[in-house]
Amino acid sequence: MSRNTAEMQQVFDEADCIYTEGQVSEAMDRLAGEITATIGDQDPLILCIMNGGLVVAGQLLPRLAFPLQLDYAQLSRYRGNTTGGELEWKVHPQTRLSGRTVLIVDDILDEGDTLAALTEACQTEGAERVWTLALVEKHHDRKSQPGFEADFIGLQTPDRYLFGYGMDYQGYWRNAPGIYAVRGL
Ligand SMILES: O=P(O)(O)OC[C@H]1O[C@H](OP(=O)(O)OP(=O)(O)O)[C@H](O)[C@@H]1O
Ligand SMILES: Nc1nc2[nH]cnc2c(=O)[nH]1
Repeated sequence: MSRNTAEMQQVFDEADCIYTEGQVSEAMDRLAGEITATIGDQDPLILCIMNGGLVVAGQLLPRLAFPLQLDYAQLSRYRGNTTGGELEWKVHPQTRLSGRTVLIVDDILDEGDTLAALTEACQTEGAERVWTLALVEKHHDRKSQPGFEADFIGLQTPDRYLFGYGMDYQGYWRNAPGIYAVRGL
């Protein structure tokens, strides 16, 4: 067993489970219903934010039984650290956004910089309406734009460093089948 494997297994074993797979699945079902009712007839473009939004988008899309298109953007602020820094654009969406209803899908709304920046970027590109979804919202008073909220939120979490369902700890455990908080963080 490599050193990383052993260390990361220990991180998982010692973590606190905040939401189980079943609880996340219920939240996904609820989100899918809300999205369908809100934009199901609007030919939306789903914009998955890589890397964190991958698992959420992957589990959400099969729950949406209406015509939609998918694209992705990649931007990163944490780069494997547990505190955010400068927002770095890595990949811009390739689809023309002009006149589109866009739904941005991400794993977490923490301080809110990432979703807010992407919303603004989509508006600048001419999107008619930009909706935002985060599987989890972290509860604290450090929001970068206090008025900014996601339109669709799956679950609220305490102010801990989280992994699972797309969220990583040092690049690992995006695959964890639940939402976990790292011990001591
Ligand atoms: O609300 P904020 O404080 O801006 O943080 C939320 C963002 O942080 C994570 O991305 P990260 O920069 O870690 O990149 P990743 O998606 O590749 O993990 C997460 O996927 C969100 O996009
Ligand atoms: N993995 C992970 N990414 C984040 N980005 C912002 N907050 C978090 C968090 O708690 N966990």
